[in-house]
Amino acid sequence: MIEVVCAIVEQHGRVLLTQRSEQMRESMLWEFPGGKLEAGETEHQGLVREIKEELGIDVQPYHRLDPVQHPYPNHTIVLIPYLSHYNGGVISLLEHRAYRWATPDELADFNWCPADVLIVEAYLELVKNRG
Ligand SMILES: Nc1nc2c([nH]c(=O)n2[C@H]2C[C@H](O)[C@@H](COP(=O)(O)OP(=O)(O)OP(=O)(O)O)O2)c(=O)[nH]1
Repeated sequence: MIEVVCAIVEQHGRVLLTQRSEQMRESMLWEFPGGKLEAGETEHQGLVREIKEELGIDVQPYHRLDPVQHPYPNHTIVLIPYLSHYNGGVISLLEHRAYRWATPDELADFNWCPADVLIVEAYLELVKNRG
């Protein structure tokens, strides 16, 4: 099972989404930025490292949401989402095709990686309950 961590980064009521590039698996689909955990690293360390590597920004994970398991044709992943603070840096698209800061209302309009659908739902529920 491949463990993938992803960050739900919020700023001014919007959330950061990234679109996978033509070269990546699950190409052109939208996701929360992140990537695979490496051996010996904690979820926090892996998430901070991945976001720095692919977007050049600093994030601080602060709240773990329920992981979602998803079987892709050649590999099964468990996707582990963290609400995360944006700690600075300017976004550079070092691996992705595009990024957006989307409002919760807009999230349903994106063509998501299938593993993210339940995570988007859980996030929307959380936003609703915040009032
Ligand atoms: N980062 C990320 N990956 C996701 C999400 N949803 C989802 O199904 N995935 C899948 C896509 C890939 O199959 C896998 C993550 O692989 P990746 O290619 O982004 O990770 P990585 O940068 O560590 O990969 P690699 O190039 O070193 O192989 O998880 C998501 O929200 N964020």
